[in-house]
Amino acid sequence: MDIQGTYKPGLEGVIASETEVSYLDVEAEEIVIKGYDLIELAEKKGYLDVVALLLEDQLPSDTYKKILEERLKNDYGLPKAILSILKALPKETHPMDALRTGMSALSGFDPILEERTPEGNREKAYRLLAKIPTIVANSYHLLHDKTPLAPDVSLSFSSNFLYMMTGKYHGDLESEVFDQSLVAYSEHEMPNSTFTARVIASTQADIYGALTGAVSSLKGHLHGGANEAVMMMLLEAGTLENFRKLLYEKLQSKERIMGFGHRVYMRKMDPRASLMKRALKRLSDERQDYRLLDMCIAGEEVMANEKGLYPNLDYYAAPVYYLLGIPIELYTPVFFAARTAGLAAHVIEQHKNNRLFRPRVNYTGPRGLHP
Ligand SMILES: CC(=O)SCCNC(=O)CCNC(=O)[C@H](O)C(C)(C)COP(=O)(O)OP(=O)(O)OC[C@H]1O[C@@H](n2cnc3c(N)ncnc32)[C@H](O)[C@@H]1OP(=O)(O)O
Ligand SMILES: O=C([O-])CC(=O)C(=O)O
Repeated sequence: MDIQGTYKPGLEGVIASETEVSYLDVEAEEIVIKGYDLIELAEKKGYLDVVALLLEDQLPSDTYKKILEERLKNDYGLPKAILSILKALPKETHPMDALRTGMSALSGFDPILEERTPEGNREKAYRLLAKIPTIVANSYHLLHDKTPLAPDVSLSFSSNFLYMMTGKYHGDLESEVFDQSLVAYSEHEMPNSTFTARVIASTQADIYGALTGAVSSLKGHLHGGANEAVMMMLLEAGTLENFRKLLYEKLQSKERIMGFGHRVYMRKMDPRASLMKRALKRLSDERQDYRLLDMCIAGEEVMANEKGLYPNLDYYAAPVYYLLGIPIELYTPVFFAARTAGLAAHVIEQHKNNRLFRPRVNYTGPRGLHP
């Protein structure tokens, strides 16, 4: 085989898997999740509906959704040892690294760690879905010398997550918008983190290992880390005029602007960014404060005119999370918490129909040397 001819830097356009989980149909502007459009799901259904769809292949009835929520609530708690590990981390640790450490350590507590059947993986996925928000919120509190917060089981799954991160109770609009953001982040075909998880799972490694690798991948600024970087940029600018100026300066010095561009959407707007833009408008209307929205729209115009680049989800999720009062360092961990459902669906699928990932290389080094 002429393997030289098949090399695509960054595997651009390469089909890495067959999957029934999701597909980005850029032409039709549709993010297909098990047959449904993600944006329609976000507008008409909630995060737990999408979790059930991803893990059990169908949208749940209201009764089943309640059962599922109770199941997650029963699993919110963390072993004491996990809290001690999080507490022992240096205060400079980023919450994404704390999440990676906490999740990895959690594997030792799972009674069916080595089960790779779809049922076993699903059970572990539900445990992870329940515990990851607790790790995310409480690693932040512990890293800031604050007491961990106990989950409030009277709240819905996503309202409790928001409460645990912020220590505050939120109104209906805030809870709804946060839940919608979790749907937006829940699954997205074959990004770097999902590819990482599937590659790890293909060695028959367990779901904790696969997802721990995915956390590491998601932290990078070219991927999930961009939402945090977007907010830092907006805060650094502070005003609409300064933001425009900052963007021109960055473009002048050939810097990448976080929150813009996408390997698959390329020069089109990410449909999830439009969803979060609408959510930002609703939050701005409620507060009668349009500063962030106006800055973002101005930034969008600069980038369209100067580079022909459009926002991805991270660009509009960042200001939404800011208005919800979520600490900036938690934006990427929240992305991961939401993506746990999609990642788990991919690991289940990989284990069910496995072939080890083992590609080849174009060797460009020397030959024939002798020591
Ligand atoms: C939810 C998510 O994880 S979405 C991704 C979040 N990440 C970001 O927002 C980070 C900023 N964006 C980027 O760095 C890129 O758009 C990526 C990494 C997401 C995708 O990039 P790729 O498909 O690898 O495209 P590539 O890096 O080849 O860029 C193509 C061209 O567009 C330019 N470009 C792409 N994105 C940007 C950007 N955000 N700012 C400035 N220029 C950009 C590149 O410089 C390059 O220009 P050139 O051809 O003149 O050299
Ligand atoms: O699809 C990608 O490459 C990145 C992304 O938008 C996501 O993971 O949500």
